[in-house]
Amino acid sequence: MIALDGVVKQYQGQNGPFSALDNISVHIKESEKFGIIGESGSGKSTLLRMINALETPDNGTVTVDGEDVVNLSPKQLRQYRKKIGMIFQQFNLLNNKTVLENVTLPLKLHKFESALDVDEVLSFVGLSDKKNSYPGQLSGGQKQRVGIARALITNPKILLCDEPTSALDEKTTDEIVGVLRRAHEVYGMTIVVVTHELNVIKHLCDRTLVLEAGNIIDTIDIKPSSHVISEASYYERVVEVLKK
Ligand SMILES: Nc1ncnc2c1ncn2[C@@H]1O[C@H](COP(=O)(O)OP(=O)(O)OP(=O)(O)O)[C@@H](O)[C@H]1O
Repeated sequence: MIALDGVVKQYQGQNGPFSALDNISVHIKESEKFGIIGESGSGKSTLLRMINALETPDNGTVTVDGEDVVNLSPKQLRQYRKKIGMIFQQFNLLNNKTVLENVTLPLKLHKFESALDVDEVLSFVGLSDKKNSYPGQLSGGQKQRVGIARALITNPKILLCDEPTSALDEKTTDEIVGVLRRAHEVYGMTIVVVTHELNVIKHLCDRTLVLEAGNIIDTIDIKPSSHVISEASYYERVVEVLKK
């Protein structure tokens, strides 16, 4: 579904140009749940931006769903991005719009052939009773559910997640991982997750790349048995971490 081959991206640093991605090749299968982990500055976001064609490589190819995405015209680019849903660390909701308006915004901006029904999507993320609320009235976890609903409503082939749980506490993180897993079960899209949270990768992904200074240092298959999420309460976690 997603193939990067020999991708190089250089930026101008303080001491001259450096490679944010240094000859990266990675192939992500259709319907795979794929992680990208690495320390700050290792190139995770740059790699994600290659997939939605927000960055162009200095060298190498990026092919998504059989399409070379490096040399698209503006019109082809708009068409291409309709295959992709995105969720963000800071949710990127419009605060002066209701939940319902935020979720349906993509449909107002573009025509989607296989868009889902808004009530179905809101029910899926567990926010049917919040559709007339504003983001300011929601918790972080609820805001991310809105972000997920807004991505799902277009029925994307690929869901790109950029630090989706980094603004959330542990329990809410587990809930959001659960929503993403169910979304994958029901809609079957390919999911790519950038995160520095190892537990998110462990509980969500089939495979992960480990980046260091623009290089792939490992690709790890995650055991399916790791996908079980702890049911411990907040207090039980406190005890586990602080008292044992
Ligand atoms: N537009 C840009 N211009 C110059 N340098 C950039 C640009 N974008 C990213 N970089 C640099 O490229 C390197 C990789 O950045 P990137 O954002 O991909 O890392 P990351 O792994 O996502 O980091 P983080 O976890 O902190 O978000 C960093 O050294 C960053 O400073």
